[in-house]
Amino acid sequence: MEALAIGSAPPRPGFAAPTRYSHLRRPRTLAVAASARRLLAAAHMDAAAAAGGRPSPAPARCTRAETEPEVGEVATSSHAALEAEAAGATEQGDNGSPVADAAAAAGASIEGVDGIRIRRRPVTGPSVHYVGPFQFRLENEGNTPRNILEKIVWDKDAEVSQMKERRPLYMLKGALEAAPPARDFVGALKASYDRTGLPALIAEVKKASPSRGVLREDFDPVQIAQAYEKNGAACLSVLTDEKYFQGSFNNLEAIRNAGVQCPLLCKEFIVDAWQLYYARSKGADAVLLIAAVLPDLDIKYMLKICKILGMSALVEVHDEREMDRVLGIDGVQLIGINNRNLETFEVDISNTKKLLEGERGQMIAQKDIIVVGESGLFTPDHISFVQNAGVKAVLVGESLIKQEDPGKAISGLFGKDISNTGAA
Ligand SMILES: O=P(O)(O)OC[C@@H](O)[C@@H](O)c1c[nH]c2ccccc12
Repeated sequence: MEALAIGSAPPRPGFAAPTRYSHLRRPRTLAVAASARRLLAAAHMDAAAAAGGRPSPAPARCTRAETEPEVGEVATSSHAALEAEAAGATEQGDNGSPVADAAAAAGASIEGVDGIRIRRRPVTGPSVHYVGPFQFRLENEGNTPRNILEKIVWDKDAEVSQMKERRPLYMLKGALEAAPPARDFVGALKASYDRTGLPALIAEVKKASPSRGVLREDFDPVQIAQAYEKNGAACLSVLTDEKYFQGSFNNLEAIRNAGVQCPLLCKEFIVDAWQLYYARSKGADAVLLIAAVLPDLDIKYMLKICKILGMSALVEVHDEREMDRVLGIDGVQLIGINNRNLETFEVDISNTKKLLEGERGQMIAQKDIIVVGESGLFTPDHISFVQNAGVKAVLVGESLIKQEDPGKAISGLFGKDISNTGAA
């Protein structure tokens, strides 16, 4: 296909050899990019059909080559797709998500795709409008978020469109090349589990949350990260969402630059592939992909990009249906079971057990997937409960961050010292 040759042409003599991110160069002409997009849209339709999914309702405006079965091939042959994405990054409506792109092109929402309940963006028009001579206030239900997750995702979508406009993909190339190499997130979890015999700890650097408000006033992210590392955390999770969690990419970058060795998870609401590149450019070693937000095709596509960037992906589920979807996706190494329902904020740690019972647990063992128990873990009993359910790692924020000394709180949570020096 002609379009697939763009960006993967052999290097000409006298030109620097292509780097890992050479596909992210500035587009030459928009016309070229537009024709690449048209061809790639067709490729996407094939991919959807080949993947056994529904073909997209309409050709996507900017989709990617998804026909390649092997990631190694994607790394080269999807250069055109990425270049097209770079070129189209400033265009409205290109949201870096195969499914949402296609849905947007058809004027549809992704609600219902793969059983997803949340609507990824408002349907039409303003959320409130006024009618008649007396200006009656009318709420437009299609534009009123039904729960907090939907609200966060709508805001994130708008935020990312703006960020992409300011820094289209090709502009991230320099930062990507300058970023320290990605660390092995999954390897660090395995090593910690083997060393301690207890679930590996992903300790979360989290100032606030929509459900719990401000968790810690005196919040020094670097100091907290160093304390977590010193006291035995295998990996760290850093909230980067500003609006709802008071996090930031500066925190992520500062922790990486302060010499912390633990691999870092960028805790963000990913709705667009652009965010993966941005996270990596800020030093992330892993990202969170939430199954309640992303249809299967998006997860598959994003997993490929993560692999190209050397990052791990923690794919988060909350119920059986999401777990079954994720178990059907090849290449998932890490599944997080969130004990908190992001639509209602209810926390129930028995959710971890429920989702690991029976065949699901067997399949996870067969596939050598590491399960992370997430949220609501406060005591050694909670840790043993989720360990007995089958998790090999836990993600903990509140119960550590609220303590006067979040580092020392780790031995309280596990009932013993799990640091390198303390653990047997
Ligand atoms: O503070 P807790 O209850 O220990 O939870 C940590 C972590 O699981 C939680 O912050 C989390 C899990 N999944 C998320 C998705 C988005 C934002 C936050 C989260």
